[in-house]
Amino acid sequence: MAEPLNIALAGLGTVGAGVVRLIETNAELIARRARRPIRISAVSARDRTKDRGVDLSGYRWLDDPADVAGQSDIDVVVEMVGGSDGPALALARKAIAGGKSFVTANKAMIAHHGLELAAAAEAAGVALKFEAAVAGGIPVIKGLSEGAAANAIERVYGILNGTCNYILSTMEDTGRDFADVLAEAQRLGYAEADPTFDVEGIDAAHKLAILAGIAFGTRLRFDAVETTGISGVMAADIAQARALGYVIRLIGTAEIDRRGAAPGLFQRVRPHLIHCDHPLASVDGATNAVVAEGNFMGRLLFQGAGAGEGPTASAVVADLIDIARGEKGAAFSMPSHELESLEPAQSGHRLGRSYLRFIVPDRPGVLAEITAAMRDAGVSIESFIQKGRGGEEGEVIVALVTHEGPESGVSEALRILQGSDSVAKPPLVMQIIGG
Ligand SMILES: NC(=O)C1=CN([C@@H]2O[C@H](COP(=O)(O)OP(=O)(O)OC[C@H]3O[C@@H](n4cnc5c(N)ncnc54)[C@H](O)[C@@H]3O)[C@@H](O)[C@H]2O)C=CC1
Ligand SMILES: N[C@@H](CC=O)C(=O)O
Ligand code: NA
Repeated sequence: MAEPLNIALAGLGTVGAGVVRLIETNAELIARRARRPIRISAVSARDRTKDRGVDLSGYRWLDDPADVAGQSDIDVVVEMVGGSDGPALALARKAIAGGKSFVTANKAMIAHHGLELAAAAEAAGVALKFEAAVAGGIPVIKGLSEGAAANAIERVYGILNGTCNYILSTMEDTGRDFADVLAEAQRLGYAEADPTFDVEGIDAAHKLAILAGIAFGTRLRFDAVETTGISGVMAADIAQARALGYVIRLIGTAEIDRRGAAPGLFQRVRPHLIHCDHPLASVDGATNAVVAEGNFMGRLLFQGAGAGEGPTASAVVADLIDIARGEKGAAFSMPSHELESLEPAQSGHRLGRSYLRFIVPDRPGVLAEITAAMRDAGVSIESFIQKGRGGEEGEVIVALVTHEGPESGVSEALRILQGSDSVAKPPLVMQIIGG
């Protein structure tokens, strides 16, 4: 058998410990498929003494992750520390500049610095791979950049954050409290070190920006992802959605918008109402699902575990197997300087139905003011679906569904209502898929 591929691991948390466990458990199978063994030579994390359920005594220990890049016998550095900048970025730059291939699960870093790192990897002639960074264990990067490579893809969307999906589907199934379910997602290893990244939609936005770059061959624009998380979703919204035949899911959508003079890049992460008959409605727990539409392949649906130790480690090791086989590939499917630069597209002309939920003072005239704002903005109301107590003392929850129309109408109605004392808190707006 050929010489081993020597790797060094930085970060031994959920993902890092999973990679050690997977490489040890499936060593023989991996060596056969990679046509050479994959050997862990060095490891680094913050705490050497922590029990991770794996025996690290046979591996060289480095206190500082930056030292991982300086080891002359290492072929590939695997970064599982996290964070868009800081030690992860320093390690990436140093490893690539030093001629080492680089594998990471870090979507925050790739969303912010992926183009720089891809250009550096191309210049150094090394591989930069990050399958684990988007939709965890689902081979969606490989699927789009290889399996779907012959297609023009102009739309990708789906469920990209396991923690949010776990929270929403568990609240829906059990009626449990948001904070309690989030704590459980953290215990299960799904959440980011700072779970604000999950619940505010930032993690899904990182993944969407990467996915769009790969699917469309465009330069990453994380800064242009319109992002709303699930912290504003109340148990009453979940119950109301269910009564209407929908579930709530955090959806990321990226599209090439060709309605303007020049094509634009539309990217948005937002909670949506998904009709129960739609395939995304049955995606529960930490499962992710990505839909890609290509001009020859039609619609592809990728579905599987989006977070957690085993699935994420599986994606990391798949990248290592590619490198062991000598398959470098381009990080974003094509050389980074050839990626097209698109300006962000506006959402106003997008057509659809929306769900709007307001928390309003319990007094006469409030509903009339809301419906007047809708009328003045040209928004047609399909149904007022709720008027019940459920907010704080003296407040009621009012929700409505619009007929299909341009999103600019809904934005205009909300602008009219802004600052009105008829609306006690910022309203929740969700687009409706299916039904
Ligand atoms: N947990 C999951 O399901 C998934 C995580 N990811 C990504 O994988 C990466 C790692 O995530 P987890 O394993 O969940 O995180 P974690 O918090 O469980 O582990 C992080 C590891 O990095 C080490 N570390 C953190 N800061 C350090 C520093 N300044 N110096 C030295 N070591 C440091 C910690 O000691 C720990 O060993 C992140 O980029 C995350 O976004 C990607 C897909 C799924
Ligand atoms: N925190 C992330 C982990 C995987 O990317 C998530 O919940 O999806
Ligand atoms: Na993946």
